[in-house]
Amino acid sequence: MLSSFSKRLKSKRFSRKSKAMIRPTFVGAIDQGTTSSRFLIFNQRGEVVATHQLEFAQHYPHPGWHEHDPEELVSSVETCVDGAVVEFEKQGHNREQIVAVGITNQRETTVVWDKTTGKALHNAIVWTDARSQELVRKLKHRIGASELISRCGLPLSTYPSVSKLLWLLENVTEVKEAYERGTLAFGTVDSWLTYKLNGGTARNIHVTDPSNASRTMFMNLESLKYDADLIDWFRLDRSKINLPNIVPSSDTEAYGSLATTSLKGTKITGCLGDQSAALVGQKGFTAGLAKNTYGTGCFLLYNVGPKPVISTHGLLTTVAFDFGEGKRMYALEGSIAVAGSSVKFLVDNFGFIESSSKLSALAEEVEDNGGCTFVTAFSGLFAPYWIDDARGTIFGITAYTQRGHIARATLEATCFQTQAILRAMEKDSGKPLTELLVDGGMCNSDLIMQTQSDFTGIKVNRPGMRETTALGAAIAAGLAVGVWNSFEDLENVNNEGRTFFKPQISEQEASKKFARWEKAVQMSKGWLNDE
Ligand SMILES: Nc1ncnc2c1ncn2[C@@H]1O[C@H](COP(=O)(O)OP(=O)(O)O)[C@@H](O)[C@H]1O
Ligand SMILES: O=P(O)(O)OC[C@H](O)CO
Repeated sequence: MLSSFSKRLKSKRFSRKSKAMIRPTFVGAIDQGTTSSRFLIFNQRGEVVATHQLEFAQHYPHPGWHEHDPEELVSSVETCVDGAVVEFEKQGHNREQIVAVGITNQRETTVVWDKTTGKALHNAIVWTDARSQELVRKLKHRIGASELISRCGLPLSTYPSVSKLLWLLENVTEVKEAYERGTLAFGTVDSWLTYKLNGGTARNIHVTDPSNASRTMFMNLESLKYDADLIDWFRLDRSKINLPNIVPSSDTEAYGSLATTSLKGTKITGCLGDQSAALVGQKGFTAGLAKNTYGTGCFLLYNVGPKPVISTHGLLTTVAFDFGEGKRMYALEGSIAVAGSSVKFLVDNFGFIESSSKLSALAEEVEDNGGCTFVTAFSGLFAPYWIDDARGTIFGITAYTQRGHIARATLEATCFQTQAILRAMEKDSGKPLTELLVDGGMCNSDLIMQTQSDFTGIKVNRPGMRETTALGAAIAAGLAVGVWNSFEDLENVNNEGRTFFKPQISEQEASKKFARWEKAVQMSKGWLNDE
């Protein structure tokens, strides 16, 4: 089957000549993240012309649990679309100039609904949620557990969607009943949003793209189709569960169109998990390029080319993007569960600072971490360690410790874990990385980016326009409808205002610091062993 991108390349309708005669076109991007939803409108140069953002409620019903209200995810997106369109039209544009919309989303977060009513059957279980720890511990003893990664790219842990779905099936009567009736629909946030924004049961559009499907443990990495052996291994009955159809990340038909917002009728033509979208937004189209996104969590994606590479050093393998024949790439991924959320924790739980943007100033009140190391394992430690039973631990506190030392230890935690991931990536790929492209909320801090460059010994490259995740979704959508015809068309997009951070400490000093971090990681293990 030809992807819509390839089909469109053959279509005269989208030729450069006809485009030159019409008004400028724009592409919208829905960015549904862990802490906020956004809608951004981009012009063909990849510049943001209008935007609207809304935070929504985080629910933590028990320690280690984390939920979102699925209806609030949808309504926050709708509000953002409407808000940005108002701003866009105030500038003299017309909403019809927005020719397509892309969706990007927090990955793994699991939504279940009844396909006959279109109603969610439980709160969304967020990717950070660790409630399935016991269930996962048992699964790890099942024969074949260690081989799953070679098929789907992910190791067993509380992180992928499957562990959340299995927990729901074991613990929530409504979910179990819908499963027995055959009406249970499962989806990651992209599927849920697409379904609802298309009007729910009215059109019943139930789809996902490979970058999102590769976070479930149900998809075969080579075929990009559901793998019957994987589904059997989890003892799920495929005839009782409605899984979203896996379609290319850029497609003119499969994702339908917006039915519930002021952009009624505008086609959804792109879909990417947020970390894949950031790689695309950074134009990481070729093997050897890597980006690190410092959002709620932090995720390093290294483009390994058109064939998946399975890690033997604690990394994940994921579909980077699937834009059709010859335009499918895979990535090695290092996932850090806690990054910006540790900064938010200092703001919300301890009142150390009034907002995240003040973290650097507090950290700069002191010269160093004063001997403190903070292992921010709020829901266990992800890559490259995968320690489910660790919890957040601060080592080295003395009567000398000030708030500034804790602030420094907090920001260093993400930089150290990134360093550990880069070491693992070097071992898996055999090639040292020479430059790291960065984005996400935490990269606004110069101190954090300098620390990152110091620890890893490589250049950190920060773009001026940092909404790269949304830009990636817009690119996926725009490629489908001819706003851009090829990757070459994107050559001049998002090049301006770059800042480079170069290492300022010696390799020896960096290694000494890293050894202390590794010691702290080992000491944080097993905290929950006796529960
Ligand atoms: N200047 C800053 N210094 C440190 N952390 C920051 C700064 N600005 C934002 N953050 C952190 O970045 C995170 C938000 O980043 P964002 O990329 O919007 O995340 P997400 O997409 O996961 O919602 C928040 O957790 C916040 O604490
Ligand atoms: O919300 P973010 O940007 O931290 O991203 C969440 C990830 O997609 C989870 O895998």
